[in-house]
Amino acid sequence: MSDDAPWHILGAGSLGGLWAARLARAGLPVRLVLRDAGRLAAYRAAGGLTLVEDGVATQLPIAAETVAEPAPIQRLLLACKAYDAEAAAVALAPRLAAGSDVLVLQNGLGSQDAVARRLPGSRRVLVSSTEGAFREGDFRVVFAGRGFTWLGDPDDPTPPGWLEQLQRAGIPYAWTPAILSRLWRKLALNCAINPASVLHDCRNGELADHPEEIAGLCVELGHLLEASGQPAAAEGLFDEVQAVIRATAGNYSSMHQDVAHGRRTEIAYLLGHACAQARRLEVPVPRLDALEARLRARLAARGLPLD
Ligand SMILES: NC(=O)C1=CN([C@@H]2O[C@H](COP(=O)(O)OP(=O)(O)OC[C@H]3O[C@@H](n4cnc5c(N)ncnc54)[C@H](OP(=O)(O)O)[C@@H]3O)[C@@H](O)[C@H]2O)C=CC1
Ligand SMILES: CC(C)(CO)C(=O)C(=O)O
Repeated sequence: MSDDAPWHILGAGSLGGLWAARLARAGLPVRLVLRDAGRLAAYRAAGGLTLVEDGVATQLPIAAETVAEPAPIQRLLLACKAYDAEAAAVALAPRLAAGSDVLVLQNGLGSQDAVARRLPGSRRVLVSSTEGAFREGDFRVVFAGRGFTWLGDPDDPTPPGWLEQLQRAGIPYAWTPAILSRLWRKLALNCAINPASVLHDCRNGELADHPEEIAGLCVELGHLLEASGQPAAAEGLFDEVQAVIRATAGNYSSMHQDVAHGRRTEIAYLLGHACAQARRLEVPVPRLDALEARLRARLAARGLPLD
């Protein structure tokens, strides 16, 4: 595949928009892939994608098309929510060229394998990011938190030639053979913090008032990570959870924000995935199971999906 191929980015939302804006700003060819003609018309009416960075808004007239466009895709960044990823892959499958690269930028685990099953002719690059962004309006993205992005391919450690384009675009990144460990570690952090923040209806910092609960979850998550062949992801988990709770004390977790705004959560790819994996491996995780049951009850009470 040519390294000069355009970046097709599905998901002109928070992270997709952040990537698109920085790549386009660096002079790289980018095409946003939108759901349908309605979304394309809305994008054109908005005059392009706006990135707000350090309080400064920049509008970028990035090219856009719909999923239904016939042109083949050589490199795709799939930047939708985990629960939308498989359907998006199915919709784009006819357009993906043999040997194309598909970067899957989803939190949690489970959606990446579902995408790979749908796109057997493409190379799947797993992405884990600690960058933060949110949508202030339609096609208007605020860069809210500097972070770092890890990329890797568990089936092939060879770094792709286009990686240096991320450097040109100012996206802090590293190519790592341990991408699965990164994804599992982040999943564990999310499992230890996010559901508890929803159930206590609190900011992350207030979880410091529940040390035994959080420590108990970390013990079970550690056992699960070890049984899953990810011992490095288990090391010092409770210490890092406490550090994240301190560092993000004033923030509401992403799951808390989703529930507060009546939005679907990624539960099935976070705590749901952890509990399902524990059942598969027959690892007892009574605290995680109880947490999942309480979280599901809370979501059901709010009329939110459980998957
Ligand atoms: N936001 C953040 O700070 C972080 C997010 N993540 C993870 O990154 C992933 C993406 O999250 P985020 O960027 O916040 O999500 P957003 O909801 O902001 O954006 C998702 C985008 O995907 C689009 N989309 C979904 N399905 C399709 C489809 N079939 N065709 C075209 N477009 C589609 C949506 O389109 P439409 O606009 O039409 O609804 C939307 O623009 C999640 O897994 C999240 O957990 C990880 C770290 C930080
Ligand atoms: C910072 C952290 C780990 C918890 O708030 C997070 O990633 C999230 O909110 O989803």
